[in-house]
Amino acid sequence: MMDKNMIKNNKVGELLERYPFIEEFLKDHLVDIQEASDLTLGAYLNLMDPEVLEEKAIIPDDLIESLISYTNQMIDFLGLEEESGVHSITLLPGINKHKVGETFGELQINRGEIISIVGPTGSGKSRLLADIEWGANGDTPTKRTVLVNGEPMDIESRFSSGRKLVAQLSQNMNFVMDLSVEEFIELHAKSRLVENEGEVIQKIFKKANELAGEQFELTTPITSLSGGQSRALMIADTAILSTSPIVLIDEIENAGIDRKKALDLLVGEEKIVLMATHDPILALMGDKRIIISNGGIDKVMDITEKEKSILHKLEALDDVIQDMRTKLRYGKDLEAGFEIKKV
Ligand SMILES: Nc1ncnc2c1ncn2[C@@H]1O[C@H](COP(=O)(O)OP(=O)(O)OP(=O)(O)O)[C@@H](O)[C@H]1O
Repeated sequence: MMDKNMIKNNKVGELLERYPFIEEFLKDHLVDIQEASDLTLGAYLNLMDPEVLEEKAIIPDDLIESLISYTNQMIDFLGLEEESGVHSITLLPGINKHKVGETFGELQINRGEIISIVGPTGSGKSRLLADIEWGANGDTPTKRTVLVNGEPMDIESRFSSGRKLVAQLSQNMNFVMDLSVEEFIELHAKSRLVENEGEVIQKIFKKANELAGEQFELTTPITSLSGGQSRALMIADTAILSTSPIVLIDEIENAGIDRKKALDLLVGEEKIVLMATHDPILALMGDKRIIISNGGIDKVMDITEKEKSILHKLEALDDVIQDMRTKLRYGKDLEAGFEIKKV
């Protein structure tokens, strides 16, 4: 949301970058955007000749007030980034499948952090993601509570579909729509009312292809994308177009995409990322990991420096497997064996 501090601390150019729709408002109120762009709005209005201000009936404080109220109405109307104020989520303990209380105290996760969730099959990893998506308030089977910025999620955030706090990337990416990749991204960009639609489409398309093993075109029908390609498209789309600050990922290991680039892309956009995984490489790419057993959070572990150093070795091993996979796919034999890069 916009407020007086934001107007005081940002140049007009920066405000315009963040809220492109205020351009018309400023022009209508006789602000010369070129001239004002390197100044704060207050400074620009101060520099204006008082006679001109009077002649044009501009009262600086009133203008700033109406800009704030106009911007906030537009943010509401467009369903934009009211969640941008989310800087953390906090998990409070509940109970496991045997109704024994969890003992992790509380866990705060901040923007730009990646948390992996590990545990045996059926242990409750997806349940934890669902608790977060639902904004659990002691009312799910685990009885956990999820706080946003230290407060329980309000009813509106929990139940309104337009203002999603959480983007969910699930294992199941079956598309039923008969659209090309370009039409699909365009549809999403239109629904978010982005200004620079063409640029956004190109950016998502480019990023998705960087993540996907096999290239696809803007004209490719989304129904004929491979599992990995559709995953890559959804990740790029979520990172770039979704205003949801929290991204939940249920298993990306088998999708055949560049996992490191995918996580870098999401974290670069300052998301809170939680992912359920069985893959040690992904788990070590995070900042912390949550260990689930019998439906409860058993432990929360920091990723140690020593583990991070193992990550490089695991990546070297993974390169070998990926290379073998590519050879297999393209009908080559594997007789040459392999060498593991020294790290
Ligand atoms: N604390 C709990 N209390 C009661 N039921 C629970 C609890 N935690 C998980 N469950 C239930 O246990 C079942 C298995 O959990 P879940 O699907 O989350 O496992 P998972 O770790 O994601 O498994 P997989 O690795 O196979 O995807 C689900 O029906 C879930 O609702």
